[in-house]
Amino acid sequence: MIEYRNLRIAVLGAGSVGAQVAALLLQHADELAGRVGAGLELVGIAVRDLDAPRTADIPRELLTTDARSLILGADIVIEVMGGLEPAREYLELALTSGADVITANKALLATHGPELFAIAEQVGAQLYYEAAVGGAIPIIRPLRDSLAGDRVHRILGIVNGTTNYILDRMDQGGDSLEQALAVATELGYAEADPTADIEGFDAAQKAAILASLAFHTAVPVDGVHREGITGVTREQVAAAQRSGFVVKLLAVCERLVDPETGADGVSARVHPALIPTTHPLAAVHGANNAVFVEAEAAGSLMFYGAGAGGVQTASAVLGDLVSAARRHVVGGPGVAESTHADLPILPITSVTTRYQITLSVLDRPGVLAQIASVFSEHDVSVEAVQQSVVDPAADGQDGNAPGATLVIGTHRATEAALAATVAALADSPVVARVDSVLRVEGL
Ligand SMILES: NC(=O)C1=CN([C@@H]2O[C@H](COP(=O)(O)OP(=O)(O)OC[C@H]3O[C@@H](n4cnc5c(N)ncnc54)[C@H](O)[C@@H]3O)[C@@H](O)[C@H]2O)C=CC1
Ligand SMILES: N[C@@H](CC=O)C(=O)O
Ligand code: NA
Repeated sequence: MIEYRNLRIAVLGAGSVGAQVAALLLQHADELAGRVGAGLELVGIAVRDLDAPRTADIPRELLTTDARSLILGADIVIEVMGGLEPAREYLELALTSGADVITANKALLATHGPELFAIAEQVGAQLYYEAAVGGAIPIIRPLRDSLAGDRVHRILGIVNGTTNYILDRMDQGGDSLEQALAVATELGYAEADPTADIEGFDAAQKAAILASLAFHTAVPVDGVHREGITGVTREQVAAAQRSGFVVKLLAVCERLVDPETGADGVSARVHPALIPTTHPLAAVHGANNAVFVEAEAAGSLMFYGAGAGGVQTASAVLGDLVSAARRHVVGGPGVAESTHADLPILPITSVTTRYQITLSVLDRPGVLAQIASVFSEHDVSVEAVQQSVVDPAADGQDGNAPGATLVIGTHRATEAALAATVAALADSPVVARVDSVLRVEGL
């Protein structure tokens, strides 16, 4: 039996996610009230334009352009408008006026998270953000709660639906990057500015959030090494396929030993990477996301599902709403963020991984030996070499024309050693071109 008063819920933003949150909240109000032990009353939805088209049916009388008044009258504020300002200001206003806050805004958390968490802790409020990473996939709560008794060593994540959709289309020999991006935008996966997706900013924000939770350390977004997918070519994707790999935009968060000090540190990076087709992450298609977690006691875990999309993301927002509302009913302060470990954030040069390097070389005797010596001079150990003659007509006729392609796989090496090797290869008289350098993960 419900005895607690109705809780007043305000939604900020009625775009892809917000319109679905409002519609589901209205549609399932009774069921959600049963789970919470109190009614959840949607008191208003802040929008910029009262007449803009919506992706779901929401009563016009709930729309308002006065976000501040709406916030001041709410018990729980759901922010799904995106951007840094006024989202930050609104959430600060909500927290300081005694409301709990739910947000899907990873850009905001990765930039202003520490100050917002500090305010939440000070006032005893909750700040929930399950939708901010992996959309519908439960990953924030598993890292924060379920794995809080374990020691996470590494996270490999496909955390951006738009780029996974694009790379998947390229892998299947389909659309160009531009065509696939247009479809991802139409389907509501892409950010308002899709540069955030294709240049890896969105994935870097999510990597910062995941690394902070996994390693109990505040990892700022500018501590995340970032490379997007605009340099990935159809040729690279096709070549990866031929050698048993797929290209994915990966977020890699690791606990490492600092080579300088020997002390523990953490690293977070986002870049295109080769993954063997046998790895579970290789089977993540379309706009789906997956987060592969390696923990000391639990071993390997994979969290998989819809990483983007309005209605799917609304599921995570409503899950947070039920949790926040339950605490209102039972009372007590919110759970604070744990950053007690405070590990140093290591630069990309401290990372070790494997690489696949593709070179166009002269096809004449002694070339392979010269290239091998460049690797050994820089302490990078070669694991495998594949050679193909690209222009048999050039063979033996013009010793200076690029006549062969070499695909070289390395054992683990540091980024610093790899960068020096690639620079030396580019300068070598027997190398016509460095065609591609990709990191290999998941082996
Ligand atoms: N679309 C998706 O698949 C996912 C989105 N997110 C995050 O959810 C948030 C919302 O994303 P979408 O719904 O896709 O964006 P959207 O661009 O479709 O919707 C945002 C809405 O908020 C409104 N808005 C912006 N500033 C406002 C203001 N000052 N006052 C009132 N309304 C304002 C906009 O007019 C727009 O209608 C973003 O932070 C995004 O990163 C998170 C996971 C998945
Ligand atoms: N633009 C994002 C939306 C979800 O966070 C993506 O494509 O993953
Ligand atoms: Na999630």
